[in-house]
Amino acid sequence: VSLLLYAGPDGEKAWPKKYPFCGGVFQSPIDFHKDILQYDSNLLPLEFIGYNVPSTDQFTLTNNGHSVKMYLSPTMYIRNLPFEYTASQLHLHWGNKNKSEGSEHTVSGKHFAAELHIVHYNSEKYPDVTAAMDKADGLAVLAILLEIGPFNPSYEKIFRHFRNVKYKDQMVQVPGFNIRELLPDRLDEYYRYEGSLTTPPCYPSVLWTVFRHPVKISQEQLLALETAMYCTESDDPEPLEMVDNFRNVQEFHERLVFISFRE
Ligand SMILES: NS(=O)(=O)c1c(F)c(F)c(S(=O)(=O)CCO)c(N[C@H]2CCCc3ccccc32)c1F
Ligand SMILES: [Zn+2]
Repeated sequence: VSLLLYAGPDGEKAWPKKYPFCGGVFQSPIDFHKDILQYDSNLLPLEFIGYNVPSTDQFTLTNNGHSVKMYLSPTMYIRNLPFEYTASQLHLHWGNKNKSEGSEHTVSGKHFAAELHIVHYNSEKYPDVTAAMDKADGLAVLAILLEIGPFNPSYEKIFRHFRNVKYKDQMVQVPGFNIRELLPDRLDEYYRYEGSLTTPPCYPSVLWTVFRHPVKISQEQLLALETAMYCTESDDPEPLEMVDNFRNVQEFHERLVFISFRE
C-alpha cells in the first residue's frame, strides 16, 4: 500500500482501483443513527478469556506506516460470539492536533476523538488470521470510542511507548497488562453489525462490536497520539505525520444495526 493510504491521490477514493472489495458491499465504518438501530435481546455480554496478561509476558508494539498496532497473545479469546474468536492485534485510529475527531464509527453523525480496535479471528474454523481475514465469518473486531476526560493510566501502558515507534517499522516490547482495562465498564451495551476491514483490502469479513459507552483519555494523551508517529521511516528526508488515519463512513442501505440496549 502506498504511504498515503488516507490522503492525497491514493486516498480512500482510489482504494477500489487496487482493492475491489473496498468498493463492494458490507463496508465499514458506518454512522449509527436511530432509524437503522434495532434492539435484539439475544445479544449477550461478551466474555473475555485470558485478557489479563501477566507483566512477565510482552506485547510487540509496532508502527506499520498507517497505524500503531500491538500484537496480542494467542491465549486471549472471546466467548459468546457465534464462534470462539482469538485475539490477533489492537490498533488505533485518530485525527490531528487541530481536529480531534478521528473515530471511524460515528453516532448520530458525531465523530469521537479516536477509536481503538481489537482484532480477533475465528479460531474454531481457521488456523490463523491470514486464513480468516477474507472469510465472511473470519474476523471479529471490538471497537472502543475514545473521548477526552481524565488521564487514563491503562491507556498510558501503551501510549508511553509511542516515542519508541515514531517511525515506520520501528517496534518496542510492552509489558503485559489486563487488556480488559482498555474496555468500557458496560460490556453489555454495544452496537453489532456485519461489516468489513476499514483498510485495504476491505474484506467484508468482520463481525463488528462497537461498545456504546466511550472510554476517556486525557487531552495530553490524545495530543501524544495525534503527534507522536510518522508514516515514514526514520531516515526519510520528507517525513509524513501519521494523522487522520480513519476511513469515512460508508453507505448503509436496507440494513440494520442490532443493539443490546434499549434506547
Ligand atoms: N480497522 S480494521 O479493519 O480493524 C484494521 C485496520 F485499520 C488496520 F490498519 C489493520 S493493519 O494495521 O494490520 C494494516 C492493514 O494491513 C488491520 N489489520 C488486519 C487486516 C489486514 C491484515 C491483517 C492481518 C493480521 C491481523 C490483522 C489484520 C485491520 F483489521
Ligand atoms: Zn481499525
